[in-house]
Amino acid sequence: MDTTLSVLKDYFGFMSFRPYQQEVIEKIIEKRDCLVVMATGSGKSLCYQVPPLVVKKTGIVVSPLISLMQDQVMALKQRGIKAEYLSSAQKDYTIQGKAERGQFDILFMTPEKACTIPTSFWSNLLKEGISLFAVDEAHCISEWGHDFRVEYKQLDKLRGVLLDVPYVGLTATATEKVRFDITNSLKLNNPYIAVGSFDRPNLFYGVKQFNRGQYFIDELVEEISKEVANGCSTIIYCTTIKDVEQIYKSLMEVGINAGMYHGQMDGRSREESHRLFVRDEKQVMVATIAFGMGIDKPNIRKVIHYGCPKNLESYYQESGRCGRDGIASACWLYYTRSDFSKGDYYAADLKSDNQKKAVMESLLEAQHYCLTATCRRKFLLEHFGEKFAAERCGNCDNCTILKQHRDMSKEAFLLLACIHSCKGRWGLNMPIDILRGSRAKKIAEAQYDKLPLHGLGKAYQANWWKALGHQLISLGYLKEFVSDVYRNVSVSSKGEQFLATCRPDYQPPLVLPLIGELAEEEIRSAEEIKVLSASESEGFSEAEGKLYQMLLEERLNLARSVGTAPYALCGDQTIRKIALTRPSTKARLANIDGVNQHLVTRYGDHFLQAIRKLSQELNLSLDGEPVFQTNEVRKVSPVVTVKSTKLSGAKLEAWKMWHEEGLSIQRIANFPARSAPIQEQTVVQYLLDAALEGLPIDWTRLCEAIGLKQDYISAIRGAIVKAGSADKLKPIKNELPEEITYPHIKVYLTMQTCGVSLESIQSEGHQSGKDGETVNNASNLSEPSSVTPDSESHPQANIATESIMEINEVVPSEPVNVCQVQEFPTSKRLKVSDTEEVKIIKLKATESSVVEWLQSLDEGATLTEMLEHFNGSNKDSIVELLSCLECDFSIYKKGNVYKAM
Ligand SMILES: Nc1ncnc2c1ncn2[C@@H]1O[C@H](COP(=O)(O)OP(=O)(O)OP(=O)(O)O)[C@@H](O)[C@H]1O
Repeated sequence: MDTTLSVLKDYFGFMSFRPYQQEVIEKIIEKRDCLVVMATGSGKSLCYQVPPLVVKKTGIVVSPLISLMQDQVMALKQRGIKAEYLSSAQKDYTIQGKAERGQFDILFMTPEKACTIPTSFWSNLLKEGISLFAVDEAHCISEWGHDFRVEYKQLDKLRGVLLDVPYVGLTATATEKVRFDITNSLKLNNPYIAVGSFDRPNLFYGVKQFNRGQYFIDELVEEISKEVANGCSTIIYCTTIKDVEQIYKSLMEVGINAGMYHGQMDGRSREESHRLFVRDEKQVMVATIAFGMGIDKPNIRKVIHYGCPKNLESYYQESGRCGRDGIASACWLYYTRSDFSKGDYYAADLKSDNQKKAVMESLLEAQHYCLTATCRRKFLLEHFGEKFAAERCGNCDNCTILKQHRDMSKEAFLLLACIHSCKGRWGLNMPIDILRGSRAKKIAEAQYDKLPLHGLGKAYQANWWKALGHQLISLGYLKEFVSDVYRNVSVSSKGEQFLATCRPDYQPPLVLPLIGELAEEEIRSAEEIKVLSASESEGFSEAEGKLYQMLLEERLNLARSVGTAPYALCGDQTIRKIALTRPSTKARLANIDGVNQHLVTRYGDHFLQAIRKLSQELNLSLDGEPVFQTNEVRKVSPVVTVKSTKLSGAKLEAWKMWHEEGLSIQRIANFPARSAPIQEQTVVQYLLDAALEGLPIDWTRLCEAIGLKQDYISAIRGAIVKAGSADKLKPIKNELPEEITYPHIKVYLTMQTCGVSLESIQSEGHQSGKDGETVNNASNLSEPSSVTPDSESHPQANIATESIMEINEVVPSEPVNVCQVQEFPTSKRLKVSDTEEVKIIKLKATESSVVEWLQSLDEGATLTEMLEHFNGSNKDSIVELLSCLECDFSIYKKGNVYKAM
């Protein structure tokens, strides 16, 4: 097995890398400089944690905060990694000497320390070897970043000392300017640049308007109580210390064990508060944004912003602290309208008008985020310059909460016309005052009281009109912009077009969702957003849910007794998998994603005992089969009720994401809650299997998604004729050009099998008529009857087999049908049966013969294949041997296939 992968499993317990991790690790090992720009919680740390363990030389990591370094060192030690830190807070004076002698795998340093430590330290350590010099939170180097640290600027000095050591800059700040600054300031030499997506699909985004006061705080406290009862960690970010204190007090009054963190607390109390929160001793943290960068706790389930943040950059960073372990989590932003007028206050200390304008514009963007009626994820990602193809993400309040709608054409006409009359010289207040019939001095002076629109909008409150104005801004009918330091609104070209179609007695319909003050009442459907509690989201039975809670408690107690944070032992996700599978042996425990070797050796017996005892109490059997589940919160608005289907969990899940939630194939494949992304082809296969099970599929959309064009269809038809049958895919594929892929052929053939009504596709109205366009004229799909395969000889048998093989690679729970696999004419698993001649010799299974044999098989082997191959040993001895080898991490089991590490 690849060394990087075995380090990943041995030390971190994970089976596969997340996107970009492996590439970056490989480049670092090749000594290439790297720049890693990936979202908060996407797994950047692993990029610098793995190489030192592979090349067995110290990795230096510069990190801006002592608390952050301490947490990282604590977690790494729990993985059996020799980690330490050097800073003014380090009280063990022997560390520097040990570090110099290369005794640590990973050594953290503050930038100050890195720049001031004597050069002899570096030259001594260089003799032992340095695998990398990583600068974490590298945006601190840039004055454009939101956390500029002047000491970071001096790190380039070390370049002349650390010759031949790869430099790695890591940040979650996306802007070009910051990236450019990092590359320049660290003098990165032809760096390998990895820029990941900033989408965090497991995070739900929601916004609520509130009115400041005890009444709302009581509501908030009630909500937090529910979270606490579910064992969830929450951060509440406030804009003022006064709010922090008020909310903290209210939480404490109802007996919630909360922590508090703000700039006026002394350093010690802040540290203690941080420590207790990270160690799950306090479940809620009420804080100002001073509680910042160093929060490395993976299992925060909710981040609430009590007040609109200054800008979306900070909001993304702060809200991004939740759900770092990939489990469904929620980010709620509560705003009051007065938050939006704080621009002057934020800009008060700034000298130049440009800086003031920048602050106002940033706040305006945050305001637009609060008031948008469209998908919040799309809004956020597009703010960071990332394209989000879908219109709806299915995981924010605007995509999930059903809102009342009403035709607002008349009111929109009045407001747009009034703003038009004001010629974009004012903000929203002036036209609203005109509509409401104000006779204020400035209105009279400008003779706005003479306008025919004056007083026509008296029926609604000013705030109602503001809410409408903001909707029209978010829908592009109005433009809001900062002129000098004032916000003005004007009618956009889309608004002009609307106005052009209106007459005083007629306006074309403009149906808008009733949000904020527009809403008389919001209907929340019974199936609206649910940030599922841990047990719900994993599809636990009641008893399994209880077991999960008990195991969390068990982990907390164990962490307390060894003086570490529970997450440092293993993540919540791993505890979930344990609760679902209830392993009875160390080998099975080791096989769970997220369980590392250190955990098995040090605490394996403890965990197994607890699992056995608690499962018995709850009447749960041991060694259950895990069911693939995703944890992402999503819209629950079933279009089709799937009562009974033979589809496996993974396939049904994929179909639901596609059919009910409108997610793209790529998004389904890379769903973060998976232990590893699956191939897009596999997703297509799942959808085809769903279609064959009778579930509805939008064929036009599927053809578009995979690029199945009309000319491809003709080519496939021709190829089938040439191949003489549609029984096997390979001969068909051989007749086709490269760009026509197996999924194209499979989709075409499945449509045939399903007897898809060609007219139904046509009537969906996607017809484009352009040559070579994606297929949309279903009549082109008609197949000469001679080549339509009957159900028995149809290549679906092969398709299904192929999909089984793919599932086997990615979904451990999917049973592998060995017979089918062996029938399939590919080289993959056939290696197993290719070796059949060995059967004449009686082969004995020994530790080395099993490992060697498995090493020679890319696709591993099942127990049956093992018994067949090692025909000189009996089943019991082979099973026992496999269990020992699993325990030693020499081999591992995925689904029912054994593979060499
Ligand atoms: N390959 C993997 N498989 C499963 N979990 C992983 C993998 N890589 C990282 N993780 C987990 O993801 C979580 C976040 O990782 P990490 O702390 O490295 O994020 P980050 O990108 O450094 O975030 P930040 O910018 O906030 O520091 C951690 O709990 C980590 O254990």
